[in-house]
Amino acid sequence: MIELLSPQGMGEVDRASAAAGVSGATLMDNAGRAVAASAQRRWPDARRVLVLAGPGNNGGDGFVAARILAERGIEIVVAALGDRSALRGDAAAAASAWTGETRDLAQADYAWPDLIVDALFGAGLSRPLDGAAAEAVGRVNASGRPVLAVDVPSGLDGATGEALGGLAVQAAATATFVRLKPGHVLLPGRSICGPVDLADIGTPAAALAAAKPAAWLNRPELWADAVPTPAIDAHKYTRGHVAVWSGPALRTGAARLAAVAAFRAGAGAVTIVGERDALQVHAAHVTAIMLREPGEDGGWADILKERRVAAVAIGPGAGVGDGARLALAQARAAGCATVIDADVFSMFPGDPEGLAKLIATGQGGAALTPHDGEFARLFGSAAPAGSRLERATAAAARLGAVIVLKGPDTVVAAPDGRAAIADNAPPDLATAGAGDVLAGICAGLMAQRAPAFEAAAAAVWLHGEAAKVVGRGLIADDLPAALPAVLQRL
Ligand SMILES: NC(=O)C1=CN([C@@H]2O[C@H](COP(=O)(O)OP(=O)(O)OC[C@H]3O[C@@H](n4cnc5c(N)ncnc54)[C@H](OP(=O)(O)O)[C@@H]3O)[C@@H](O)[C@H]2O)[C@@H](O)CC1
Ligand SMILES: [K+]
Repeated sequence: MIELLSPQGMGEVDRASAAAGVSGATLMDNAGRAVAASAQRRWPDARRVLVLAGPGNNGGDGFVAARILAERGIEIVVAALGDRSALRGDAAAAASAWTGETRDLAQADYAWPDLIVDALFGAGLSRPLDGAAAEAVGRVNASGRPVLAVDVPSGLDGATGEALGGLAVQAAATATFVRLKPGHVLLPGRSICGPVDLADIGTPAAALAAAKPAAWLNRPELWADAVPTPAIDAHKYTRGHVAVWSGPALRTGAARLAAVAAFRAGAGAVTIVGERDALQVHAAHVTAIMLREPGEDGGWADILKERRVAAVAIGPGAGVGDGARLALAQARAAGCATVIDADVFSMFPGDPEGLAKLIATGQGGAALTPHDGEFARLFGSAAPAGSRLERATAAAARLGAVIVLKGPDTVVAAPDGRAAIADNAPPDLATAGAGDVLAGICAGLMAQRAPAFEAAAAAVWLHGEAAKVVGRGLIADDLPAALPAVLQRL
């Protein structure tokens, strides 16, 4: 499992490393060597390297890398921010071990190098860049030279993936140590970093064990054990029955996309429930999917009970009328696992507590799949602040349900604080109906008894991989049919 550590968590690991007998100087030496190795692997022809060194340990890593690269015959100039005598501790020692050319940052010649190593600021960046640092970053970005960032590109907040004050070095690649940070994966951080090289720098296992991950990268290792493969003696209802609530006749597409996706994700049976005129439209398109009209009360309680429905999807094309609200209440009362999407968020504008109360009436797992706009609509003026990771985590705790905050870096967060960030979604997924498919996959997995967090994380990953299978020209209708190829690879 690929853990992500916050910059703060990383600081705790550093302190624990010292306590476990591995000094900061050793870690810095290994970090600088890892930077030099990345530089030479990625830019084997670079003969002239400009190293920008900042006032903290990030700069210290830069001085070590400068020394190692110079020993290997590469021409190096270090351009340092601030007075060398102001350096402290390991960084001061690394700087005094560097005997080559050093200039003031303001004197750096950005036309000279084949490669720039950015060791200005890493995890210790505490405020937006200004003054000489900001000017240097502007000149680096205008230089057209490739940049290898040390730990994180200077200006990027490793916790959030945001450029503090909107200014950060644009790296061609980033060399980081020990663990990825959320900012390497969340956008725009992922784009600002470029590909990331992750190096082991000799951190003792005991020091790592003490640090709580901020999140995980969304990969099959995270959820594969919880997502079932059908048993040899399975029949359609033991595999899990999904029901999807359909909106009116002229808005049936979204529910159908969700239903087909749930089926492809492995549900044994899928039923679409909707008004007769809507079902007539569905009937023209589906074959194995069953169609049922609501009961006399306008809901689906009898169907959920008699047909042993394990999971429902409500929201895609559902409309905001009383029917969808009743369907949600009845699904919770029936103990169904529940995927909540799209129109349901418009039924509780600025009232997440209202939705949380309704969710809490049932025992089944619940996953909500809002994009940023729906998230804002649901939470209104009391929306949680911070990065996408922080907002999703806070929302999950408030709602007592899994939150899937959709985007190119979809975050899945559980009420217990676990979170996964996806980095596999191609841009082709930004297309109408893709969210309905995601809700359906999630319901399909929850119907097979996958817990909500694992089901949602798996759904997000599968959705991204299915989109990659289709590639350019993708429309949402293509996604369910691409799922078998991805599932077979698991
Ligand atoms: N286990 C690991 O991963 C290891 C990590 N290592 C490395 O250590 C790095 C973290 O080092 P770090 O804590 O010294 O912080 P760093 O980023 O160098 O900056 C701190 C300095 O910058 C200053 N400063 C801050 N913001 C500023 C601004 N906007 N404008 C101007 N100044 C600003 C700040 O001043 P202050 O805020 O205190 O006034 C302070 O002087 C990490 O990224 C990695 O490269 C390895 O060496 C070993 C193992
Ligand atoms: K840096």
